[in-house]
Amino acid sequence: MNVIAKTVFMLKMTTSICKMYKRPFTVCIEGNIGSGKTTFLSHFKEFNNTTVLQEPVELWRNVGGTNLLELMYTDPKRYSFLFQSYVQLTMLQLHTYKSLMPYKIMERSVFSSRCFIENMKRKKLLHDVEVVILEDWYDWCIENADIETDLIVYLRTSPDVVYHRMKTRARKEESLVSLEYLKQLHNIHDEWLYYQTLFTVPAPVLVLDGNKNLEEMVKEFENCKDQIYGKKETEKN
Ligand SMILES: Nc1ncnc2c1ncn2[C@@H]1O[C@H](COP(=O)(O)OP(=O)(O)O)[C@@H](O)[C@H]1O
Ligand SMILES: Nc1nc2c(ncn2[C@H]2C[C@H](O)[C@@H](COP(=O)(O)O)O2)c(=O)[nH]1
Repeated sequence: MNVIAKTVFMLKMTTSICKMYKRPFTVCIEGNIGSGKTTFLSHFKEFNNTTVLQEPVELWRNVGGTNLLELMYTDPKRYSFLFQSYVQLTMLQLHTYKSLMPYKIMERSVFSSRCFIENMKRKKLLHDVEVVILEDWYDWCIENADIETDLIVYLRTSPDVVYHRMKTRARKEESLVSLEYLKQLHNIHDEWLYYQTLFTVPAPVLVLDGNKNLEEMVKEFENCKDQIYGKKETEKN
């Protein structure tokens, strides 16, 4: 078989494989810092038909040896744009991760990084041109990238509760994070997902009370699980 024939054959094979690939039912777990997303996400790991993609915080803490998360918090005016650019890339990589599982659960999304951009705008941490670039990136992703989402689970947790949890977790980079900052992020998440008055809401939103204790959140997960999987699909590892 000559080169051209081989190429045509390979293209046909690739096309038919792509046609067979059915995008997983995709869920994004959203909420403020410390709202309980990672903890909630961990419940999904027991299912062998689900890809669970945690927020790539460790990537942000080590970008070729640089802790970009720490730089962003210590000098937000200088590093917010740089950090946000990398967040956008790493979240896009998770959205476009090709999983053959029927379900994909993501922690946060390209959509929620827009909440942080909004806060940076309001706090004047970005030059006008930086806002244009970040919003152009966001708009391009919405229009062109394969980031379809089928459900958003919003862990709606009070600022004072997330502040206490964040302090208890004691991530070193977050030692400078104030209650005021968390209140600002809470309000923007509410505008986006609760009141839906801010920007694109890409899927139906399931609002859960993230203030509940760990035991009560297990019950919340059980209810949420049945809405995502239906009763039959919850095979455990
Ligand atoms: N429902 C809850 N009740 C009490 N503590 C919680 C609850 N959910 C999470 N935590 C704790 O709060 C901290 C932040 O939780 P985490 O799941 O990491 O939140 P996020 O991923 O939204 O930042 C962790 O120390 C975690 O153990
Ligand atoms: N400036 C931004 N910070 C972000 C963004 N996404 C996450 N983060 C920060 C918030 C936390 O300090 C840490 C991890 O988030 P958790 O909610 O899991 O604690 O990363 C963003 O888009 N911009």
